This record gives sequence, C-alpha cells and structure tokens, in this order.
Amino acid sequence: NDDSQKDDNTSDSKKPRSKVQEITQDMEQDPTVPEISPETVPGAVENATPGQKPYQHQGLKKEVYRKLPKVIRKKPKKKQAELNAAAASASASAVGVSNGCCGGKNKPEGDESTGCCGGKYKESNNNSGDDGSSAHHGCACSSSASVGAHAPTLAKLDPSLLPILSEPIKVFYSTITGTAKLFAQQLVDSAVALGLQEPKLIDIVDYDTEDFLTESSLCIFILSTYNVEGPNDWFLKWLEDTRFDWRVQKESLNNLKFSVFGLGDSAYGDDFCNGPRSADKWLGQMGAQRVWPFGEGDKNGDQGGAYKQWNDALLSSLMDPTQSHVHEAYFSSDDEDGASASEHDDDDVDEDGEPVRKTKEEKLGLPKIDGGDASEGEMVDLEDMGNVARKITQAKEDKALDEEAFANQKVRAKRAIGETKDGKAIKPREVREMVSPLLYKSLTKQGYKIIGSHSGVKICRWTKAALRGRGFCYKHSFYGIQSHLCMETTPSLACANKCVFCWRHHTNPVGTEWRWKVDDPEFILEGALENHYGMLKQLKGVPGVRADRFVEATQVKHCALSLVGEPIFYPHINEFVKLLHKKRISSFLVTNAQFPEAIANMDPVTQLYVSVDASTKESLKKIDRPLFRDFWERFLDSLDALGKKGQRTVYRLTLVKDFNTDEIANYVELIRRGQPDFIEIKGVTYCGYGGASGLTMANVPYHAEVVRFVELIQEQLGAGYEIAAEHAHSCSILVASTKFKKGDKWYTHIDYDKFFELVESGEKFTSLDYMAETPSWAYFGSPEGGFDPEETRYFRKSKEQRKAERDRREEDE
Ligand SMILES: Cc1cc2nc3c(=O)[nH]c(=O)nc-3n(C[C@H](O)[C@H](O)[C@H](O)COP(=O)(O)O)c2cc1C
Ligand code: SF4
Repeated sequence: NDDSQKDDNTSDSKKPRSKVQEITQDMEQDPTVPEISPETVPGAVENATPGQKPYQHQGLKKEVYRKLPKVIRKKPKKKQAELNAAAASASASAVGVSNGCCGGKNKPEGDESTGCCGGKYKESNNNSGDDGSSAHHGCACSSSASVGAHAPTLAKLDPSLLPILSEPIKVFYSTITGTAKLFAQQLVDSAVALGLQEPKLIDIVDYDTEDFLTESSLCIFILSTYNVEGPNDWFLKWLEDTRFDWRVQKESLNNLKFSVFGLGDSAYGDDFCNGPRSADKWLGQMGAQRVWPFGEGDKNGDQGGAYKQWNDALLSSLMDPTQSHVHEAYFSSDDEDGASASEHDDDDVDEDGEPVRKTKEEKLGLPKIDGGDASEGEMVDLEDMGNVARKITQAKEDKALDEEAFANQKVRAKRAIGETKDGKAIKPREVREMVSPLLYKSLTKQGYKIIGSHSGVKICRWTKAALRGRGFCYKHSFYGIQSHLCMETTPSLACANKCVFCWRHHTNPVGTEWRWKVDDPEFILEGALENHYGMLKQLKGVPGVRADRFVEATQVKHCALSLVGEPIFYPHINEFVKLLHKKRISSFLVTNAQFPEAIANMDPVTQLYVSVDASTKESLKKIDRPLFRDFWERFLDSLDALGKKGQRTVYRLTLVKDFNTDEIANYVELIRRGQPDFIEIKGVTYCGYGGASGLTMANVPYHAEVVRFVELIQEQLGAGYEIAAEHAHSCSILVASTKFKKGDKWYTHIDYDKFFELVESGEKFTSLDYMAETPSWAYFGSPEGGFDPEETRYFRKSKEQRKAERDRREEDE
C-alpha cells in the first residue's frame, strides 16, 4: 500500500501544482528574473550567524535564493508600518484570504492589460468601489492568473522568524484512507517550491512520542479523525496523559512549534475533527507554540480546498515578516488554565494595548477581594452583598469542580502510564497493543473474551442452541459440524477492510500491515480454549441445556477462525493451525482476500474460505471499503492463490440488496478464476448497522431472492457446479463442484478423522481425500430444508404470540 502511494506521489504528471509551487517554479523558469546576490536582500547579512551563508540563514536553497526577483533586491527602506500594510495585503492575496488587490504594483504606468485596478480596490476596503458604490467587482489581481505577480511577497523573510526554518520542518500525518498523507505531501512540495529545505514527512505511528519533549523543529500535524481505533490514538493518548500527568511539567513542550490541520466529516456532528482539535488544544496547553491557527477540512464539503487555503496561508505567514502580528497572537503558548489564545475574548487590554488577564472573580464581575485593602472604587454596596455572596459561592464551586476533574485525570494518567514500585514512571511500550482500553471495553460488552492483546473468542448463538437440542448452524447441514463442539475465535481482531456489513460496527482496529505486539500461538490457543470453556460453564444452569451435549461440549472439535478481523493477518497463523490439528481440532479459516501471499503460504487447513463480497472493483470498494489502494489486484491474486491450494476451498458470498446482487456474470467469471470446491451464498444478516455503513433492513434479501440469485449463478456456470444443500433457517445455500457428487449422492461433508491422518502423514493430499456423505435432509429442496430432524425446531415467538400465551395462562389460573 505504501509503495503504491509512493508511486502516486512521485509521479509529477499526476500531481497538481499548488499555488506556491506555481509561483516558485514560474519564477525559476522565468529568464527575465535576474540573478541577484544574497547580500542585496535586506536583513539577510546582518542577521546571519557567524559561518552561515545568508541563504542558509534564511532556510533557502542556494539556487532559489539567487533567483529572488529584483523587486526584493531594490526594496526601498520604508517605514515598518507601510511595509507591513503593503506586504500583508499582497500576502493575503497570494493565499486568497483578502480582496486580492496588489495595491497597484501590477499596473505599470499606462498599461491596462494586466487587469489591475491600480490599488483602488484595496483602498475601497474590499467590497465597495472607489466611488463608494458596491458596483466595483474587484481587482483582476485576485485571479489566479495574476498571482505570479505577487510572488515577491513570499520572499519577504523576517530574520527573527527564520530560526524556525533553519532546520527542516517536520510534517506529521495520520491517515487510514490516505488523504492526510496526500495533504502532507502537498505541504512538502509547497515548501520545497519556496526553496525551503525539504520537510520531513513522518507517519505519526512511526514517531516515538517521547521525542516531542525535546523536539525543536517546526512540527506540522495533519491528522484525520476516526471514532474507531485509528492511527492517531497513540499520539492523542500520549498527549492527554502527558497533559494531565502531574509529574510532567506544564511547559514540557515549550521547545515545540506547531500547527494542526484536522480532517474529518461533519456528518459526525459533535465529533467532527474532535481528535485533531484536542491535539491542538493539548499541545498549546503544554507550552508548545502555535505558529498558525488550527485548520480543518470537512469530507462533506470542499476538504481539499480548505486544506490548500490553510497550507498556503501557513507558508505565507512563515515567510512573511509582516505577519508578525499573527505570530504574536499565536506564537505564544496557551495559558496555565489551559485556555488557548482564542479563548481570551473576555480579557481586557491595558492602555498599551497589551492583554490583561482577568481573574475568575473578575470574569464573574466580582470586586477584587485581596485582604480587605479595597480602594474606593472597589467598595461593595451592602445591598449587593447577597448577589456577591452567591457569585463567590458559585466561583468556589466551579473551582472545586475543576480541581476534582483534574484530580480524576491525574488518577487516569497514573493508571495509563504506570509506575514502578519506587514511583518512577514506566516508559510507554515500544510496540503498542492492538486492543486499546476503549476497544477492550467495547468488545467485552459485546460478549467477547479478549486473549492477550490481539485475539478474541466468543460463544455463538448456535452453540447455545445446540446445547439445548434446538438445532445447529448451516455448517452442520453442509459439512457435518455440530455447533456445541465448535469454538469461534480469531487470532487477529484487526483487518484491512471496513466492510459496510461488518457486524463489529467498525470498532475493530484496521491496518495494512501488522504493527502491534505479537502474542505466542500457544498462549492464544490455550487462552481461547480456557475462555471458551469458561463461557460454556456459565450456561450449565440455563433451562433446557442437555446434559449429554454439555459433556460433549467440554471437548472442542472444530475451530472457526472467522469471528471478526482477519485471522491470516496474524504472523504465526500456520503455527496456530498446527496446534489446532495436533489437538485434533478442525480448522475453518475465513480470509477477506487482501493478503494473497499469506494465502499462498498457508499450510493445509480443513477448509479455506475467501469472502467474495462483490464481483467488480467498484462494488468491492463500496462494500469492503478496503484500506489497500491495490485492493482489486490483491483480491484477484487471492482468488488465484486459492485456486492453487489442494484442500477444500470455499467462496463465501454475502448478498446485500442494492449493493452486490446484480452482477451475476462477473461472479461467474470470478468463480471460474479461483475454481473453489464450494460456494456458500447467504443473505446479509441485519444487526442494526447504522453509523458509517448506511445499511438498513431494506438491504437484507428475502430467502426467495437469495434462491433466485443462486439459480442464476448456477445456470450461467453450467456444468461443473450444482446447488447441493441448504439451511433455510439461516437463508444459506451451498453450490458445490460436481467432484463431490457420486451418482445422485452428495459428499459435501467431511471425514475429520481422515483429515487429521492425512495431515499427520505429511503427504500431499486433496479435498477429495477426506469427503463424507451428506445426509439427505440437508439437500437443497428437501422438506427439512437443512434442519437436522433429530433436533427440535424452535421458532422464536413474536411479541404478540408471547402476550397471547401469557393471557391464556392467566385465564387458566
Ligand atoms: C470508520 C470511520 C470513522 C470516522 N470517524 C470520524 C469522526 O469521528 N469524526 C470526524 O470528523 N470524521 C470521521 N471520519 C471521517 C474521516 O476523518 C475523513 O473521511 C477523513 O477525511 C479521512 O482521512 P484519511 O483519508 O486521511 O484517513 C470517519 C471515517 C470513517 C471511515
Ligand atoms: S472482513 Fe470481517 S471483520 Fe473485517 S471489516 Fe469485513 S466483516 Fe468486519
């Protein structure tokens, strides 16, 4: 994924040129721009430190520095106020934040061709014409075509600010779908075009957060927002913990200069850009100096445009001394109460215009109470005393609440950071754990047991039904698995997709490569079994649990590696499967077809599944929302890899109405490509998706619709595949290769003992070596519809039925 992004980013033809890039590149290519000597730029020499070349001092590349236009060289010495006003106007026009008028600089005497108003527009205060009317529509300088004329602004370097740029800027980004990285790259490009040393582009997850404590370069953060486990989490947690850790000094980041841009989606309401906003706030509160205000881009609006404007404004301000008023406002750190510069609106200014910080009492309109030495003007009228007393009580309560909140934060930080016995802080882990405390809470609430740091186990509803003799899942009809003997687990809760129908509602972590701590396979299996048995034990007292089933269930015979996430992602998946087989536990492994190499390297499993959630690139992108850019190639390669496996292979198709139910011919092509032994087709199950998926009950197909889809697939596939079995109860249908049919009998079931023998033998074997006969009740179209007649069919009663039953009982009594 990273490589493909690199390719994209280095392809010049694809890259749009930013405005600042255009300016500098045009300047470089313009033969009319004379070569100049660095010494001619005002301030450059006087402010250079000994041994530094002027262009180094200014943080510029030599060759660009030498091409600075004449206008800068010959700048007449003006009063600072005049210079500020002219450059502020020009600079603003370069970033498109003001009226865009150059103040007349673009209109050489007698030349009407430039479209420049000659400075009238500027004078007319942005909107009204020079005659005072509103008919004036502005100066043509504000059009992008003439922006080049404002290039000189970018060279107005303030030596007092240049130390910020004397070392490369660091551009940190956090992204899942790549936009933040793209924006970060734009910043790098713009800075390079301006002749600055090439900024360092850094993925926030690759940076040791502790290093921010000693970081002295200018750090720009371009952060996307995720309400699920995301690349920002570690950084945000570190910021929050450090901010509220009483052992860490309040001004711990005062070497750091920064600015933050957040990417988000306003559809998330109050959570819009909340992570980046917090980062901006906490950085400021810890003494870091904000060089440019927080910016944000809404996915729901013109995110790219907003970013570009922020990017250009930031760079222009860095390069422009006349923006020092901005720097003064934002260059200072946030105050000790944690309020940022923008939160001081209600502070007064003294006679010199300097802000005067009000005390809490003053903000509440209370008189100054400082030991009774009140001046006349501060005397309190007796009649006001009641009012004052109330306000004092209120202020005290506020303070108590603030202190309590802070104390709580401290306790939280202590727990999160941890201490050694002698009170020293434990350094945060080098490699983070996949399951964050928040995710842990969410998963355990949903009934998962978490093993170690990245694995989970859960009892499925069919296991509970089987214990009560109320039937088994579709795997019983298709392959002979009894649900109470089956354990559902995953060694990786993370995966590389964000499928719309993901039943975890996107609480599971995502990633394209393993970047977490890795647990030992033996530890995971032992932990999974222990937790599975523990959960079973709790079912002992449930009414209807059959003793024989309960005893049988104490020996797991099957393992479904399909719970959530991507099991093949786990680096030791082969060892894990080997351990299962050693315990004579069969392995059904489901992968989402994004890791073809892992599929190729996979040792034999009892049955290997690939989820085929869509049949075209577009619909796969829409449904699986993969993280990999080359997801489609990965998907096809995975199908090819599957086709080369010797053991039983399965395509799993989940039908989502209006998403993936129309593309029959494409599915047929994919089936021909991977030649799976079986194709399981089922309708999506509705589990209250909401949120990001946008799925509703209307996307759940009826059983008849699933049957129709399967019939069409089978028709187009022609010879070689037939509809073999069904489990009407869960709306699942099995299409099987006719290799598994002898005469009119199907052999879709599995001889598990034979499978273990084959594995132990170490010899090569195929799916045909361990097949077993399918019972007739499982056949497609059988009266039982795939429900084992030995079991008791239990129909869930509707609310009305339950009420009617209750009423009847009451009447009987
Ligand atoms: C699963 C998911 C969760 C998201 N959560 C939030 C959120 O809580 N707040 C927000 O403002 N945006 C949220 N977004 C929107 C992203 O932040 C936005 O699309 C952003 O542009 C993605 O940037 P990236 O491409 O760099 O990853 C979410 C997006 C997804 C897919
Ligand atoms: S592959 Fe599975 S776990 Fe991953 S997002 Fe899709 S449904 Fe969820």
